[in-house]
Amino acid sequence: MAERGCREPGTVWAGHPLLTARLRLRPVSDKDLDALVALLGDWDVVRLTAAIPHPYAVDDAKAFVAAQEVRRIEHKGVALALERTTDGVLVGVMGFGLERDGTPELGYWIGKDFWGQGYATEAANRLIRHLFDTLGFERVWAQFHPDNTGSKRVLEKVGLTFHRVDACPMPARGESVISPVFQLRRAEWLMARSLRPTVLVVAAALVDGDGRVLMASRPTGKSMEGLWEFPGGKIHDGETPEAALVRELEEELGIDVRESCLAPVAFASHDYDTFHLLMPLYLVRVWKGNPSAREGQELRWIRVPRLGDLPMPPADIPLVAILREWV
Ligand SMILES: Nc1nc2c([nH]c(=O)n2[C@@H]2O[C@H](COP(=O)(O)OP(=O)(O)OP(=O)(O)O)[C@@H](O)[C@H]2O)c(=O)[nH]1
Repeated sequence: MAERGCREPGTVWAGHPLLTARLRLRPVSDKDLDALVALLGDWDVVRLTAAIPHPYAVDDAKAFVAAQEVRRIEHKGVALALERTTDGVLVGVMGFGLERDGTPELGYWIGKDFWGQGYATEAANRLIRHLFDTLGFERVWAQFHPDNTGSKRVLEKVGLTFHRVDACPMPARGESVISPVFQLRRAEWLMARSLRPTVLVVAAALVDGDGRVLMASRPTGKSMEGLWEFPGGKIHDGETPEAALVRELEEELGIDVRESCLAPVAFASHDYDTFHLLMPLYLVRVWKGNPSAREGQELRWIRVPRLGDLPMPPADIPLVAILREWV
């Protein structure tokens, strides 16, 4: 493996969950047993997979979780639960293994109730970034059953392209199938990423006299709906961040804030799949008017120690620890 990335060569997991707009990716564990049995009991989910038995019993789930722990410790691969941030529900599993040729082979399945909602693409984008950026691999690849058009579409969406066909062992189905192999090289991935824009957004932590912070839920129909964020929005061309925040707070909450009352306290710099977010966060303790939801959002005043209980966009999570120091 190349000695790039910020992990020791040879490791397969950085030890902390990977976050996407809607998902937390973390190693599967015993707390997933019931959900694994429920989701993998469905023949439609497993019929085109290589190693998942059918029918699927709790002992199969236990053996799977135990085996994944060993693989992770031995640096052979990792299987990650795709856990929905808003409610902790397991939507599927995605991972990679080095067993077949020493480079990461992706594998995944999604529970049937969650098909068609973009979860696999969202998780694969994040895992691929982990593999290239953090672990320093030069190539990722995947092989899928020729009938698995859903899987093919996901791989294409995250940038993998046809490489060759090869025999694919499918031990749980008792056969080996000649199947397409798709791959993505790090240089191609970097090239595609360099075309994404950096989006400038500005946000406010409004703090009231009781030390509570105002959070707003993202409305239905928007990206990351239901997650709680700091009020604010995109900086328009020609605007300073401070002027943009004064404008946004008036538009979204109907409050009047003076630029001199904005204290820069932190910033978020976060890679979303389609853009890079750069977002200064200002502390605001003085304003005129009562904040009211003008754009269909729900508002909540939250004490800083409880902020971490709210599901938030992944960019915001590091900001919570910083606010604890300041509020
Ligand atoms: N205002 C605000 N935006 C945030 C926060 N965290 C975070 O990732 N963002 C992202 O920054 C962008 C904010 O821009 P916006 O507020 O003008 O845009 P929007 O809600 O119409 O979202 P959209 O353009 O994705 O539909 C969104 O993509 C949003 O997901 C946050 O704490 N506050």
